[in-house]
Amino acid sequence: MSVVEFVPRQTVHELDRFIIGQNEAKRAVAVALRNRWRRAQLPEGLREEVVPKNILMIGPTGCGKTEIARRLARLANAPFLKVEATKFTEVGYVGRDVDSIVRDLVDVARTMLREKKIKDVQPQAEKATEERLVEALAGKEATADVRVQFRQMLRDGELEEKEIEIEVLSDASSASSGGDFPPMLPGQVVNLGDVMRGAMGREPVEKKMTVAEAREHIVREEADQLLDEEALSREAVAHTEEHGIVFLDEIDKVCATSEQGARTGDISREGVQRDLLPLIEGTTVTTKHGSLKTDHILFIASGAFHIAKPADLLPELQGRLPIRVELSALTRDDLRRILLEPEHSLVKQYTALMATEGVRLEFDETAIDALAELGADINERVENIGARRLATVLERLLEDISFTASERSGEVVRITAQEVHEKVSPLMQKGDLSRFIL
Ligand SMILES: Nc1ncnc2c1ncn2[C@@H]1O[C@H](COP(=O)(O)OP(=O)(O)OP(=O)(O)O)[C@@H](O)[C@H]1O
Repeated sequence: MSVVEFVPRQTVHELDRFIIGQNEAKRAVAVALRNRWRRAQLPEGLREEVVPKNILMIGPTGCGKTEIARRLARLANAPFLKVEATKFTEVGYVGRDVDSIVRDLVDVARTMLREKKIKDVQPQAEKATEERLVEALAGKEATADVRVQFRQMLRDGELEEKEIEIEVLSDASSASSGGDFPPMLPGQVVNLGDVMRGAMGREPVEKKMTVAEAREHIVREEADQLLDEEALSREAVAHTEEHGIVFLDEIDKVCATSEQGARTGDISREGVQRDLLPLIEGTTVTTKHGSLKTDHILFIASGAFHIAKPADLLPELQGRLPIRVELSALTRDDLRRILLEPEHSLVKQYTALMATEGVRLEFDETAIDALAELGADINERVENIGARRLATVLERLLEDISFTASERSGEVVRITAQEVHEKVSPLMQKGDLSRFIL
């Protein structure tokens, strides 16, 4: 899969389209991305020696940590996975479960590659589909003339509702997701040939359906047949090894601070760090698509570090997360900009949604100011959940309009500061209740 090769300044510029502020973090991920390209330019021996400079993002919840990592991955066409480190402290957890991170990541890569390949073979699949539809409509014995006529009618969309009997493979949809396979046991070896036969060994069945439905089925089937599943698996592994990005959230929650450790004797959290370590240091994990080396996967760990400090992480883990960036809590002005500036900001999303109903939603500048002010205020008084607060506040504000928009086509609805105060402020006065509704 082609990978976009941005220089750091371009990466930051692209991230600026979606994320307000947090410059230091943007610069760090931009450099990490460029380092991958730099490494690829090196002679082979040296290339293997260069390990990724993994990043530790420190900042309160909802301030853009995940968003930066996710956008970076999307920008770079890199397979991306977000995992909460605390997931591995749950009851029933066994050490090797952390390998599932890599298995899930390679699944993401395979799905990405598959979608891309499906698009590539689409024209070929559509052509073959047309032939099969013509045959189903005209019959096997039809003359060339008759076939031409049917083909024309098909292309003109005149036969979409016509029912035909057609042979399709049973349950084509499960094959496109690669099928469902039980989780692997450590050390288990999977024969790829068996896997593919399992996915492909579907029975042909005669089914009656409209031309439109049949087309959907057949295109998928034809596209499936044009894909080389084994090559796809190999490519997914290679793509993950070179370009995978794992976002490890809540890493601070698997630190036992020295006080806590002494008090609770909590070794399970430290155990999670020990289990994660080989993945970050570089190990080989068996996946259903083949063995995968984790040495060059980029890990971005993140946490608020309110109680535990980065120095409470295992020293080996600290060493593997050499780049530290702090993200700042969002101010009132940040919230205002977040409402307005990002390419798909919440205000733009709501406006577009209402436009589908023919309602024109307009926000006064003072309304935006009031929303940001309220958001910052509630964050301070109730709990700081960062930009996520804007979603709850806006939802409250626009609840009525959302409900009635379908009956108000043609109207222009103007949102003013006064309305913001009327609809949202009273909820703030409700003491503890505001925790549940805002
Ligand atoms: N600086 C920002 N600019 C634009 N949008 C932001 C910013 N910070 C947060 N958001 C928005 O707020 C939501 C939550 O942000 P995000 O998922 O990045 O939080 P986080 O910092 O990773 O927190 P957590 O550690 O709790 O996951 C996202 O929808 C994101 O788009």
